[in-house]
Amino acid sequence: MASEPVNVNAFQELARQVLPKMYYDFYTGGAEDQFTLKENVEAFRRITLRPRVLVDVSRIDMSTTVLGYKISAPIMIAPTSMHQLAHPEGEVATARAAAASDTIMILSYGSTCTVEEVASSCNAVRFFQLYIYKRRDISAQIVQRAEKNGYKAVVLTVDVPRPGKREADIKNKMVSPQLKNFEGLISTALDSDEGSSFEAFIRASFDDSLCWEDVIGWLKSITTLPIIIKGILTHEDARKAVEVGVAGIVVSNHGARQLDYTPATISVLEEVVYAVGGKVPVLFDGGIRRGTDVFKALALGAQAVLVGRPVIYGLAANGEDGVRKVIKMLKDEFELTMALSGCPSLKDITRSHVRTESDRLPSML
Ligand SMILES: Cc1cc2nc3c(=O)[nH]c(=O)nc-3n(C[C@H](O)[C@H](O)[C@H](O)COP(=O)(O)O)c2cc1C
Ligand SMILES: CCCCCCC(=O)C(=O)O
Repeated sequence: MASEPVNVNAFQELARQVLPKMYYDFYTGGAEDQFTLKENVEAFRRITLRPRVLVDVSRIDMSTTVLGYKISAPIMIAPTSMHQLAHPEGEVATARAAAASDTIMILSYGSTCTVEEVASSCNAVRFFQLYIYKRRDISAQIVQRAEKNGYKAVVLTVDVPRPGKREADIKNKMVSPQLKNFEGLISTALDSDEGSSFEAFIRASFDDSLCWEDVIGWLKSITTLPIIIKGILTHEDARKAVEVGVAGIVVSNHGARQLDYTPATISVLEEVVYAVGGKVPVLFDGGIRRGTDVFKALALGAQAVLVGRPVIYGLAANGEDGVRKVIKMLKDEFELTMALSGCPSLKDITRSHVRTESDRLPSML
């Protein structure tokens, strides 16, 4: 019998053992040379910690709020598509794990369970992630279904005007299943003789003409939910996002699945935080695999982090229980990091608790 996983990376191997290669590659892969995929993880290793000692850490409080919703730790579930390809219970199992872990789940626009099924499965606080089809009426309809079913925010992902070139999916001829949310509205199960039919579907259906002037205004005209924008990597775009009135920003390169050779997200977090200047919360994702990674992201200004692939690996390995374990491991490691760094609460985690590459540069000159 395989030994019990002792860290979240171990779940990746468990997922590899149970998943068909096409699906495992889909979940794991990044775009093109996968430079950014490696960097998202590696860049965390180049940041070191500056702990303080002789601080009372007998009680650690990891709790925080996101848009006013209290969560037990600053670790949320990122939107990732098609959970039923990993486990038959799909997003329902993930949502139940989020509820049990007292955290927020962001349901993907590309979910395999419907908005309603997930909403009625448990009492997790849920946000709804949105892409916008050329057929805007379909996207508007699903936002309204999410609002009606108690989702608390819309997370608009802005880094997919076109699908990135994911070479494993092309080789495997990744299939695009019919998504139940869109049954009778749009066929998501495109037949493509060549390459990834999933990529072909996105290319055919997503609106690649969206722009700042148009999209947020349109979204505000169809929903009263707060809007979080996901996929910001520069201070220029962070300022624009604040100007157009978003309620939050997610620093993200889409788990390195879109534009290869973008920097690791952790290396641009501070730039965005500085530009936003505290006007709205900044969330972060990309490469979170350890509690120390969560700590580093918070020290560099994130309000909370989102976790993508490790949640899918936990789901594939053991359904709801696997996802619970992944979140618990990250929480336990984060709690330990806070204790060993002399930070009993999140407000005690400061910029001076980490040393980045750019901090080291001046001393090298
Ligand atoms: C298999 C997979 C599917 C994804 N699907 C979506 C999606 O539907 N919508 C979205 O905004 N981001 C999606 N993402 C990106 C994640 O929300 C997140 O940005 C990324 O996974 C974070 O990096 P990590 O996997 O290293 O934690 C997906 C990522 C993966 C790996
Ligand atoms: C309507 C299907 C969209 C799924 C998009 C999935 C995604 O973002 C990914 O990175 O894969």
